[in-house]
Amino acid sequence: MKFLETPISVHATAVGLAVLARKVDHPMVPGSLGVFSSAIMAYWVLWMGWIYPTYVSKLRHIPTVSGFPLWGQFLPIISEECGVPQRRWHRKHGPIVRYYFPFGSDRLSIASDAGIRHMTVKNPYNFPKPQRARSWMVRVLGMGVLLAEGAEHQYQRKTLNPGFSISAIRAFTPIFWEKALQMTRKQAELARRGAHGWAARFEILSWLNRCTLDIIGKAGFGAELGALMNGNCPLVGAYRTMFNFDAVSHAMHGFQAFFPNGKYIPCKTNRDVEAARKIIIEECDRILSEKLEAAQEAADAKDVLALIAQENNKLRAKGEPGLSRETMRDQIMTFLGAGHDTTATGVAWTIHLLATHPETQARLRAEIKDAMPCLFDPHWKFDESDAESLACLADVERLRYLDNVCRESLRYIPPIPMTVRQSIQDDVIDGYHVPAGTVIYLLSNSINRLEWFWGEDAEVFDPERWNHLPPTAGTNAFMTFLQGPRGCLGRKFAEIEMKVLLCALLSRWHFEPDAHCVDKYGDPEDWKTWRLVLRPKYGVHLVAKPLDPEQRAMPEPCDSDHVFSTPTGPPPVVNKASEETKPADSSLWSNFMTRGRYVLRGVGHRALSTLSGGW
Ligand code: HEM
Repeated sequence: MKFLETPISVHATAVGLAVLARKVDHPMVPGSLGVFSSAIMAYWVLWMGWIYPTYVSKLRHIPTVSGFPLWGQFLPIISEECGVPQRRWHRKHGPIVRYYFPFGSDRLSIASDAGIRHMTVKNPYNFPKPQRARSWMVRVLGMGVLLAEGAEHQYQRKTLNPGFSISAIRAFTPIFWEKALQMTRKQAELARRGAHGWAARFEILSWLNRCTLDIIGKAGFGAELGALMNGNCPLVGAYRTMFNFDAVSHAMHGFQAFFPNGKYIPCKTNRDVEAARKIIIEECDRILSEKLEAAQEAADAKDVLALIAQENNKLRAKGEPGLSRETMRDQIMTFLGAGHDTTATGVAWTIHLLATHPETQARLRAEIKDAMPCLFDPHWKFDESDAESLACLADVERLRYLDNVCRESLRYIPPIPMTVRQSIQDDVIDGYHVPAGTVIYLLSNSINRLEWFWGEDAEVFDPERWNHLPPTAGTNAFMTFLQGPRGCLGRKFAEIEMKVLLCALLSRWHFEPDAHCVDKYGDPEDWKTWRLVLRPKYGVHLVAKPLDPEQRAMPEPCDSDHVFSTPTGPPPVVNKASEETKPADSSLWSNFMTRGRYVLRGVGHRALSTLSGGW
């Protein structure tokens, strides 16, 4: 594409060079075809690697990361965690940075208060998602509000807004509790059935994925998805396939990001993705068939499906054809996809941080116990229709320390580490002219840890900071949910859901990192893998110790030997809701790989995951 932007004079020079080369008659000079192609190649390298980025690009006045533009900063981008290289470049070059993708293509990263506000609040519709990003996302998320643009987006957002008001979300809170407590009960049940009554080993992310899927199913569409109760739930498997981390899938998705028709290549990955997509679509269709009629009649209901149904009714009353079945189904797909994995990942990272900061965990548990003692009573049972139950659990939003912990965890490891945009008209950001077509990143995983917003300790996990924020830590310093009309519609929903899940988990278990898994895989924080969501590649493996009444009366069990019997071998894995507790395989613990091999695997893996992100 850049070739076409090249001034005619430069093309003329190249052709002239090539023609001249053909005229040279010397034994040292190879055949004319070779000379011709070498000249074109030399010209191309010169143009892409030097002339265009240095003298022609309209972005050349923006502080630029040094490097050879032909391959640009591709290596750090593909080999490091998403957002980390840009964080480093911002520290060196300031809040607006230009860097190169391969073949001299410019990219911008914005991390200034004014620049972020301009892109997210003042002129958001000039910065839609690029087509390349959309074409991958649409397969998982459907063409719903997340991918709509311009007037269509404004319309959809207006229709859906009532479902995410504070009052609507409060009405969903009993569903959050019901599912969260169902999860902890099921975990405890499986742990009890294991040989080691004292503790269980959890991979917590897979539990949370099931639980949040059930929550969005019931709160969003009044549908029981059964993900917690059925470990072989096809929907869970379908999302797992969609976000598959294996190397072949990543390579394939990476290829398709550049060549969308690659999805038609008849190979296993494509067949698996298509099968998974079919399952997701069928589930959304099932929800529509079973629930739409009831939703159309429930005039006061505020769940997503009811709002879509009401809009449909309104359009029909005006004599218009109404929303197509496909439009409604895609909206369900959007909320199922956007509304479960993000929160599950956020809670999994929080639990990981609490496990590695035991004093924070103890303090948080004490606060929860103080406000909701019922949760710690083994005889207490949650009953959604019982006012006493609800009163006991009414305090989740008033817990200050819980609020601090959630915010800090979401700042420190944002589940969605970045968003990408492409300008459709010329614009000015931070005083720099930005031409139409410029690809711009807003990287929450950079912005959330920059010193000019958060102070010198920006890289430290510290829930206390939320009690004395510097004045610079304003709205645009926290990009986890983005901002403005394209900011997360489900933010309040996610925040309350996250708090409820943490209360339920912390009132049942004391969490510690699973040392055996840390030996095998390393620290989950070293294995953040990005594919829409920034996940721990191997999950978050924990040793979970139950808080029974006697033990609860004692000081927090920071040192396991004080309170629980010392393990003699690896405790059982309680991984899937459907699985019986399995004794752990001791060979699992053999540390058969050297650290060096992990690192190499990490570089290769991140390279593929960056490509497959779609932009
Ligand atoms: C911790 C959990 C969550 C995080 C970190 C998060 C983050 C985000 C971010 C960064 C965006 C903007 C994406 C972009 O434009 O590139 C977004 C959009 C969105 N989110 Fe969330 N989200 C979370 C939970 C949820 C939940 C639970 C729901 C639904 C119940 C939801 C629904 C949506 C929707 C519908 C959009 C599209 C908004 C629009 O474009 O107008 N999110 N979210």
